[in-house]
Amino acid sequence: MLHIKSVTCIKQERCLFADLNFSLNSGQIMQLAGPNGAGKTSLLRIVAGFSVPDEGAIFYKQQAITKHYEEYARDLLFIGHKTGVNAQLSALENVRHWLHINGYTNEPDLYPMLAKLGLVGLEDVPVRMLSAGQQRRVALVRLWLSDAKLWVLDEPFTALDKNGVAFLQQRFSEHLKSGGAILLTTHQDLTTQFENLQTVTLEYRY
Ligand SMILES: Nc1ncnc2c1ncn2[C@@H]1O[C@H](COP(=O)(O)OP(=O)(O)OP(=O)(O)O)[C@@H](O)[C@H]1O
Repeated sequence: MLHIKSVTCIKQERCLFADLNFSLNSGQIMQLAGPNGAGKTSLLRIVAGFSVPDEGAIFYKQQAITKHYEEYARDLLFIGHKTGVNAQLSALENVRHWLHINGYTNEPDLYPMLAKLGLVGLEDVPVRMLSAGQQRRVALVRLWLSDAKLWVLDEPFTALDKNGVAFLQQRFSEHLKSGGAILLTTHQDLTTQFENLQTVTLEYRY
């Protein structure tokens, strides 16, 4: 599904990683590990096509993502370290906006969905008035709405409580079972035993 081929990234004259190669197939989850500053977010941004590697390329379904980016973007769901949630809008407004800009015309029943994520009674409150974990939950609603095959997630567990972490990993399992793939960074170990878990560790390079 996804191939990272000979990818090199240099930031502020420091080579974060060089000639990196790995693949991610349907049904697989890959955890990017490594210390602060090793280059995990930089790699995720390259994989998502938001920045260009100094060398090498990303291939999706055997094609360079730069050549077929629109097609790739339809299959990709990226949730960054910064959640991409508009703090002035409510959870409901955020979700509706996201559905709209992604071309989803049928709006599912959003109240039960937000309830599943522990946001009962908070649907109409501006997100800035929610706790950090609740704000993260609003960002993660996209994982229940999107039909993207490839999820690229930067620290998705940040600020979540234990139940939130378990619930999210349950969603990961469903996604993998339905043929999706996940590339994520996390500083904490996954608590669910995923059959198809791989790890790539980036060392801090000086
Ligand atoms: N836009 C940028 N311009 C210049 N340097 C950057 C930029 N973004 C990141 N860097 C540098 O690249 C290095 C790697 O950063 P990156 O965010 O990829 O690390 P990380 O492994 O995700 O770290 P963390 O675990 O702290 O999130 C850092 O030294 C950082 O200063």
